[in-house]
Amino acid sequence: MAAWLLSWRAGRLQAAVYLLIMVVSGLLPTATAWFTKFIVDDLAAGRTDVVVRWTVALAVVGLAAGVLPHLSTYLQNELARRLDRSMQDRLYRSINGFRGLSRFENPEFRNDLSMALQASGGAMGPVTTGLFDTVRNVITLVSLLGTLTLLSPVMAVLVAVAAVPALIARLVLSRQRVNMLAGVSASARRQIFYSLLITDVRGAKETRLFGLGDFLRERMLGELAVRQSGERAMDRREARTQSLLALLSTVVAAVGLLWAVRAAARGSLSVGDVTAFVAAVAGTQAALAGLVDNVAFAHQALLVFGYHDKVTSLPDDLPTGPSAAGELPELSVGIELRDVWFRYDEDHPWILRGVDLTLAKGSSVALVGLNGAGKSTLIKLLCRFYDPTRGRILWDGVDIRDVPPQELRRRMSVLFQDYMCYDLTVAENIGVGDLDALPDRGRLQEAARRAGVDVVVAGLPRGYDTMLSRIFTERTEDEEDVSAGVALSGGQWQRLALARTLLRDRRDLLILDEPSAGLDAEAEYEIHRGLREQRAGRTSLLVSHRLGAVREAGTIVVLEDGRIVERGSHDELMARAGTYAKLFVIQADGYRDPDGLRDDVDGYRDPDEARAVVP
Ligand SMILES: Nc1ncnc2c1ncn2[C@@H]1O[C@H](COP(=O)(O)OP(=O)(O)OP(=O)(O)O)[C@@H](O)[C@H]1O
Repeated sequence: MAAWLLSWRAGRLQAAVYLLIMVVSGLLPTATAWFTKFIVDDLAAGRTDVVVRWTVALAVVGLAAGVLPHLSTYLQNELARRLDRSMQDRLYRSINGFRGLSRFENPEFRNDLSMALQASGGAMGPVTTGLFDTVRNVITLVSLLGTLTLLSPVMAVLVAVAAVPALIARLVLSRQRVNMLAGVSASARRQIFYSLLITDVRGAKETRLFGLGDFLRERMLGELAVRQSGERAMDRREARTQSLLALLSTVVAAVGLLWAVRAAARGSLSVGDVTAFVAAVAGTQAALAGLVDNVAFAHQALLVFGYHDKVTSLPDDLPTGPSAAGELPELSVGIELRDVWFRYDEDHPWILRGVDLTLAKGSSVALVGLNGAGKSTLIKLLCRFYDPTRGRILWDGVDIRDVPPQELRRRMSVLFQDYMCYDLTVAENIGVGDLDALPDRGRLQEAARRAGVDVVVAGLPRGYDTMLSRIFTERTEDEEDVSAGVALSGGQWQRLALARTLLRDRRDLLILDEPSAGLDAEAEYEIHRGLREQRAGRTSLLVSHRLGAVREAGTIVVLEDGRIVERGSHDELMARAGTYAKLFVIQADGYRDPDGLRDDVDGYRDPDEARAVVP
């Protein structure tokens, strides 16, 4: 019903005209059978003057039979297009409405999603316009069955009953087909994954360097084979069943023909009656077969639509508490993680184990730790992409579970370690950080300047309008000049991502996860100096493996195996000679400068001061 309502709303006029055409088309075969009978009977009786009338009528029916299918095909396609648009809109709105990340990492959900994506407007045809087809088939069927009943009630019952096994078999087959499609959807997804690795420019480097082409192609073909073997088994089963059903209807038609010929020989049927009978049996069987087809295809489409419905009606993945505040007030005291425990799944290990951390308003906190310590995870919890498994995160004392996630995120600006590189223009790459600022070139330029990427942009062929993609063409005002865009270097992309983050100024919390990992030494120094200014007076959390960059933070927190093992200022932690001091010394050794040439540069002082306190 939901599918039909959706289709009706997508194109009311088209649907009404289509329905009318179907009704008229449904009457055509019966009209043909009767007009033919009248012509034959009148001819046999020598009433040639009346024959002309029936002939004209038959010609009109023929014309309608010729034109209406084209008109109905157009309307069918138009309805499918409109429905497709509204279904895609519904599906993508729902996906955008998932506010957390865990659903996107759930393979079961991904399988459902890939099935839901198959429920397009076109695929829904059997349910929507197919329903009208069914109306036409029913009309044809009723009128033909009426004709047949007049001539032979037994035959009418026989033809109708013979359709029942066909209907049951087709319904069973359509369910099996959808189950098969759902069963192979994981393979289909993997096939797309391997195919993208081969075709996408991002995978092309390693594919070529490591000679992965054949390896990936074989894996892709392996997944294709899994999918195809499911389809093949299904096709065979359908072919077997359909052949048996065809045999059944042939037997029924042959029995009927035999009866009609014998009745005509006995004189109980006229020649015209036999013609009408043969047309009625063939027509009834065709209409019944069409009806069974329609019902089976509609059933199959409805089963697929079930996935669309399932995905679009999923409950909120991050329910907000009953005391939900509509708006989150500006941060006035601070953010507190209170005994926060977290694991990505019940059967996954604990990633955070009782973290207590306060980010006081206006403070700058740096988070350091080895790979996998849980730093990025902690950031994801602060953004409420996941809820803590145990413990609470409080924003001025309010549990962030009681705040709509979009409100919380509106109050922060975050640079992720795995930031996005969009195949969009420079302006758009920065502007997506705050869509309100997208039309404001001045704000984009200011953000670019603060991220130190303004000089790079100035050197690009079309400045802020340069397309940062080599896979899409760039269109200029004069449509003739179509050229591929520009590719940036890793560090340039990183600065652009930083500009995107800095565009969200005036936010309460600034989080930077490895903001300088891809930068050259000079850029890193400049960026950190700039960021220190940005962070001044703002609540900020900085994650970095470059310990020279975090030493200015008010508090440095060391995370190890999901626990905070040290916290304090740089000097305090160096004096403590623990994990931080050890890491600092190891790193500082790499910067060791025997000539003392860089003593004046922040963060790069001779490491001996550190070494002195580390055992
Ligand atoms: N989406 C996820 N699902 C399951 N496990 C995850 C997920 N993301 C991270 N992990 C696991 O959580 C642990 C901590 O990862 P996290 O990214 O938080 O570490 P990190 O301290 O930021 O590391 P790095 O310094 O390498 O960036 C890792 O063991 C990782 O395997």
